[in-house]
Amino acid sequence: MKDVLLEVKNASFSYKGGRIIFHDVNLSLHKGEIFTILGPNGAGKSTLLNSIVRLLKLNEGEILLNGKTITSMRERDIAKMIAYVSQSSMSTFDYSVREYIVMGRAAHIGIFGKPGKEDYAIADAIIEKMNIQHLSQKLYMQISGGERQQACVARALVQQPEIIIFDEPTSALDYGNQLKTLALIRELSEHGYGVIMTTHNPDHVILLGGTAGILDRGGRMKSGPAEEMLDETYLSELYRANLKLVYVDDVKRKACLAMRF
Ligand SMILES: Nc1ncnc2c1ncn2[C@@H]1O[C@H](COP(=O)(O)OP(=O)(O)OP(=O)(O)O)[C@@H](O)[C@H]1O
Repeated sequence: MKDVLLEVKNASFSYKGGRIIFHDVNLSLHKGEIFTILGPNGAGKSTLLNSIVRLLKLNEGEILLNGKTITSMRERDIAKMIAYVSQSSMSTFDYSVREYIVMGRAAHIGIFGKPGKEDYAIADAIIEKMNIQHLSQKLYMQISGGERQQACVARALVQQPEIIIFDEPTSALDYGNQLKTLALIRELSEHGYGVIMTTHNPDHVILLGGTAGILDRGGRMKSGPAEEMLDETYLSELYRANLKLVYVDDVKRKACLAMRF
């Protein structure tokens, strides 16, 4: 088995005075692995991701990064290891998209430092790779939600972490850009990054393969190889919908389809 980058052990969490959002969650993420989390609205997926990056404190359990407990690590060292593309991307930022993206270098530059030539070169290379040169000089506040999502992904890559955590990275993207982002995520894993992402689309799990974790309404998470986790009956129950998993010969894969209303 490849190196373990991240482990979540027996994690439980509740917001102050509230119900238990998730409990006894275990997961491990290896180098080059994609771990996709599915679950209905409000199940606790974002809460789990926020706990993994220490934005929230677990009630029970622990998170290990390269074998070290995250509670003992400096924020900057966590930022060097993990890039987090959350759902609440920065709402006000008065500079260009390129400046926004180069800020992803912060953990490498230090609090008082400014990005140098090398940092801009890294940012420009990612901008080119993602084919978003047309956004580079635009003001961050003046681009669309989907374009902002692409800028956030670029910023995470500029951080050059070992793990990238994406909370619904495709939620605002058109179909073409959803597929491009999934292809990019697959490529990142092939380059050794460990990726955790959430999605509402079981097809994304089928397209990416890897490991799937399903967080249910009771805050329990089951995980395993994606193809084993995607079960027609289980998905139908999870989403309270009549779903079929059908092999489509033309695209050489299964697809998750809803029955006509
Ligand atoms: N800051 C907060 N304080 C109290 N409760 C919260 C807070 N943030 C989220 N919750 C609650 O925790 C539960 C899980 O929310 P969370 O955003 O983690 O779900 P999710 O699975 O990511 O949902 P979605 O798929 O809709 O994005 C919800 O019931 C939500 O109302």
